[in-house]
Amino acid sequence: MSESFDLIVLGAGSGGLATAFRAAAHGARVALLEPGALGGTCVNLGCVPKKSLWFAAQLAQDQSRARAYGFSGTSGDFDWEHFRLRRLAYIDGIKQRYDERLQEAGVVLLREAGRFVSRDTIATTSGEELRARQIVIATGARPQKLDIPGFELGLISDDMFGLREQPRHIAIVGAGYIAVEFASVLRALGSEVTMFIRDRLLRQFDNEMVAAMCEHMARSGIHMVYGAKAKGLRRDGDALTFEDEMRGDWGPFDAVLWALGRVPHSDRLDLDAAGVMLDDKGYVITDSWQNTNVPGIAALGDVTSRRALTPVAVAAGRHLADRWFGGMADARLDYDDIASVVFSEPPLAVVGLSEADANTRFPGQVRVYRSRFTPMQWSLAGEQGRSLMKIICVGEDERVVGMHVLGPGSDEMLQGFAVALKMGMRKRDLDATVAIHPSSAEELVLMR
Ligand SMILES: Cc1cc2nc3c(=O)[nH]c(=O)nc-3n(C[C@H](O)[C@H](O)[C@H](O)COP(=O)(O)OP(=O)(O)OC[C@H]3O[C@@H](n4cnc5c(N)ncnc54)[C@H](O)[C@@H]3O)c2cc1C
Ligand SMILES: NC(=O)c1ccc[n+]([C@@H]2O[C@H](COP(=O)([O-])OP(=O)(O)OC[C@H]3O[C@@H](n4cnc5c(N)ncnc54)[C@H](O)[C@@H]3O)[C@@H](O)[C@H]2O)c1
Repeated sequence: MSESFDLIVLGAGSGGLATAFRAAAHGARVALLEPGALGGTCVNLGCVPKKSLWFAAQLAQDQSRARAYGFSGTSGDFDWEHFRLRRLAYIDGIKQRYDERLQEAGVVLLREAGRFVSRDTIATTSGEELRARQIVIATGARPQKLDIPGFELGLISDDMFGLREQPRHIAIVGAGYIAVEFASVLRALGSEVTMFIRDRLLRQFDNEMVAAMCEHMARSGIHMVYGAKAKGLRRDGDALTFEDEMRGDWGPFDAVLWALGRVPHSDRLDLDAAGVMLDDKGYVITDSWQNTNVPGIAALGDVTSRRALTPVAVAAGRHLADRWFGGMADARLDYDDIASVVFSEPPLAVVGLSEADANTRFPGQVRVYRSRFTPMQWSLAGEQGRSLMKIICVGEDERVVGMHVLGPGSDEMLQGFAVALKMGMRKRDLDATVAIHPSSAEELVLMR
């Protein structure tokens, strides 16, 4: 006999946990299946360990800035392994709290993978069967691999967090969020970094912002090779050679990171047994309410083709649980104008449209404001780098449809502006706001 629940959630990552907690708070009896670590990618192999390294990179930069300010003494070397253990202890604490909270909420946690037997029945790895009228697929994604010789000699992003030593000279293949973040952080911590970029950096981002980001990366000493096409990877002793189809061999490197995007975890779920449809890349097809084509089965987070960000998975899960179990018939996530930050050095924060996208959507109606300046804390240290801020407005009344900030503090700066943008802010609202001085953020209300 199979055990019955109101809701079965596959995956205890950002999206699955949020769905399970919210549904349980509404009184649903929930089973949550997770074969790996609680918290999924974000907590274990994504945002949290990545941001930890970014904080370390900030400290490394602050140490050299401190000398320019007049602090005496030499800065200490970075103990990579010490910090890995400290990070793990922090992450263990998060997972322990999740475990406790799930128990308190009465969610039944099964530390196993699930697969569909029919549209309302899930089988666990150990052969147990669970039934529910409603099922959520929140199984996330994994790093993309290439079928080329020697691929396995390189690392994927998951491996980066388990390294016992900091790479001395790393090649990073790819040019998305993950490639740029690791390149920046490792460079700030002292590694030599060479990036192999197929076409352009951060292709979803505003061209001008990306060009400014490239300037910072080049100035920091990151070597960028454009037009690269990976042919293979070769090991000679400790040295790795990256074989580029276009320009031959590059190296030696002591590590190579493949950062080529991610593929959805939809292939081991026996979705055919339930009739759930996938798109040609393997993402579960959903409508804007997270519904799949099968009534009672929803999907959210990285296993769908929406923005692959933790707060997106979390918000989608909460709205879905509110609708299914909280009586909120209209609850659903609005996918427009979602802010995000590339945790590079300096960070790049974005909400809304790029200039190019705005021109496509609103031809002839776009007005762009921009500000380029050297932030005070850099200037004081004699550094030349400049921040770039852009505000994209449309129409006679200059509705703000995009805000872009590259510079120190941008990671914390844009959240509040994202609220205002979503509320329909006009440029005149920024003009009517008195600046906080002296700050970098004040530029956003002072642009003419
Ligand atoms: C290096 C890196 C850095 C990132 N940094 C950021 C950042 O700074 N900010 C941000 O917003 N986003 C960031 N992301 C993206 C973010 O981590 C993801 O968008 C988010 O984790 C997606 O959540 P999810 O619940 O969809 O999937 P996941 O968190 O991946 O969780 C899916 C879970 O499902 C489990 N699972 C798989 N198959 C089954 C099965 N058959 N049965 C049961 N369970 C199963 C998996 O073990 C996993 O735990 C980063 C990602 C990476 C890789
Ligand atoms: N700070 C954040 O919020 C953050 C950080 C990391 C990841 N993420 C999320 O995770 C997602 C995945 O990140 P990602 O960096 O893996 O993917 P991505 O889609 O951002 O970038 C993938 C990169 O790989 C390149 N690429 C793909 N195939 C290639 C090939 N054969 N040869 C050379 N280059 C190739 C692409 O050109 C692109 O530059 C992101 O889209 C983002 O949503 C967010």
